[in-house]
Amino acid sequence: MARDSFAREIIHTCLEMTRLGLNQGTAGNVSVRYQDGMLITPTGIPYENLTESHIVYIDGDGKPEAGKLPSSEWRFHQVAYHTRPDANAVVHNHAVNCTAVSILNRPIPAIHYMIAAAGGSSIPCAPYATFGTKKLSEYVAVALKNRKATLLQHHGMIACEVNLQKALWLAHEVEVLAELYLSILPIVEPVPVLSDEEIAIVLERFKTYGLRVEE
Ligand SMILES: C[C@H](O)[C@@H](O)[C@@H](O)C(=O)COP(=O)(O)O
Ligand SMILES: [Zn+2]
Repeated sequence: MARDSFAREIIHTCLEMTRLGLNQGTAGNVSVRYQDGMLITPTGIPYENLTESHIVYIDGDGKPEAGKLPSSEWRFHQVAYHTRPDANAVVHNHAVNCTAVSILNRPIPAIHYMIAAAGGSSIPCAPYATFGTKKLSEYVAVALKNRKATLLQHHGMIACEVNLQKALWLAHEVEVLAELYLSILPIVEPVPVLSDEEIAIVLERFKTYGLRVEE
């Protein structure tokens, strides 16, 4: 796809994050894999003010194009693409329920089979490090090794997928799971969870879900 089409798609994804209630203000950022690097949102610009010319190209060595300031979180986007060759898009936000669970410093357990959408039986919580730091990106690399999404302790969440539409969908799905988890916690703890065997069955089914007529 051409750069300007990707830039438009990035801005659309940012605005959708706000519309879906996943983000507010200048929190969050979005990128797509592009050439040997990525295209990413700029730092500190409210989504409603974004234009295509704000979107920044960062090359494979982490060098942004001249005259533009990329998201302060470009390092964890870069790490996500290195860690997950299957990922072509990365979405980060401060969705309220994800962030609340991250403050508890817990993974989201297998309370619902849709947990498998993130690639396994739980969604991890990467340890806290200051935003924009190499340390934070190192924690993200570990968390995303076997998952497409992670919480960030005292911060928010990250989702990565094959394209922007799916990354946004996954981010929304994780927020719904976080909301469910928080609604159950005051009633019963530990919360009832699905077994690893049941999640393995769902993971297998997801490989073909929506691709053919089910028998
Ligand atoms: C302080 C920032 O808001 C930080 O939380 C960062 O993670 C974020 O979400 C937005 O930063 P950018 O505007 O630099 O992408
Ligand atoms: Zn953030």
